[in-house]
Amino acid sequence: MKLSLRNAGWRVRGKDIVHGASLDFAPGQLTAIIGPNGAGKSTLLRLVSGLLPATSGDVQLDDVPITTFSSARLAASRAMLMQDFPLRAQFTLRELVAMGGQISAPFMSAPVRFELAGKLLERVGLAAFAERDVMDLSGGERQRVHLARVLMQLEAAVHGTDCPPGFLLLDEPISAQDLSRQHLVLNLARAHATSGGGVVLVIHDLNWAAACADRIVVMHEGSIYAQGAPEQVLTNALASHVFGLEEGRVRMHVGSGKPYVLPHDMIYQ
Ligand SMILES: Nc1ncnc2c1ncn2[C@@H]1O[C@H](COP(=O)(O)OP(=O)(O)OP(=O)(O)O)[C@@H](O)[C@H]1O
Repeated sequence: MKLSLRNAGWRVRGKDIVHGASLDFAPGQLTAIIGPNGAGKSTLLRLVSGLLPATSGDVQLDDVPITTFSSARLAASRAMLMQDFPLRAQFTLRELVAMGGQISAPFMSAPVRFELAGKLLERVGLAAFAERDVMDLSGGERQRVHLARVLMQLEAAVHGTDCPPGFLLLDEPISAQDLSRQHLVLNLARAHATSGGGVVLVIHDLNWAAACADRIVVMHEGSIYAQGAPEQVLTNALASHVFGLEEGRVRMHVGSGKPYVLPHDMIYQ
C-alpha cells in the first residue's frame, strides 16, 4: 500500500496553510515531519489522513483518491493519533482501546477484541490500569491509551492474516511523555514500521527525529522545504534558516553518524 500527496494543499480565508505538497509514504518506512510552530505540520498530517479534504491537489492510497474510500477501508488503511485527545465519556482503558477496532474490524468477536486490547495496553505500559476509568488517568497515560487505541484500529484489521498493518499517523505523540516513555512510544512506532506498516510522525524534538526516522520532511511556511535522510537534511544551514538557530548548533554523533542539535550554550550565573 502506498500513501501519496499529489501537489496537495489546504487554503482557508484566502490563506494557503499548506501548498504544493507532493510526498510518497511507503510501508516499512518511518517519516518524521519537523518544522517551526505554525509551519503547517499538523495540517499536512490531517491532509494525509483524509480527515481534512485537500482544497487543491489530491491525496491517494494506491493511486486512488482517499475521498473515494469507504469508512471501514479507510479505518483499516490508516489511523491517526491527534495532538489533543479529549475524553467525554466514562470507559475503562480496555473498553476504549477495544473500540479502536470497531470500524476497521467490525466482525471481530468481543473476547478477541478485549484480549487484543489487553495486549496493546501492555505494550504502552498501562496493563495494570486496564479496568480503570479513562477519566482517572494522567496526561501522559491518556496520550498512551489513545496510542493503544489507534494501534488497535490498524492491528485488529489485519489480525489473524499475513497482511501488514496500515499507516500509523502520529501528531506529536511524545509531547506528554517522560524521557523513558518517549523512548517507549518511538520504539512502538519503529516496531510498527518493522512489521510492514508505514509511520508518519510530527515531532518537535529534532534529536529524536534524527535518531528514529528513515526520512525527515521539513515544513516551512506551509511548504515542504527539504526531505531526505536525517544526515542529509539536518544541517547547520537548515537549522539556521528554518529554525533561526546560530551556526554550529548541529553536530554529528560519532557513534551513530546521526546529526544532533544543541540549541543554546547553557549559561548558569
Ligand atoms: N481553520 C484555520 N483558520 C485559519 N488559520 C488556521 C486554521 N487552522 C490552522 N491555521 C493556521 O495554519 C498554520 C499552520 O497550522 P498547523 O497546526 O498545521 O501548524 P503546525 O506546524 O502543526 O504548528 P505547531 O508546531 O505549533 O503545532 C498556523 O499558523 C495556524 O494558525
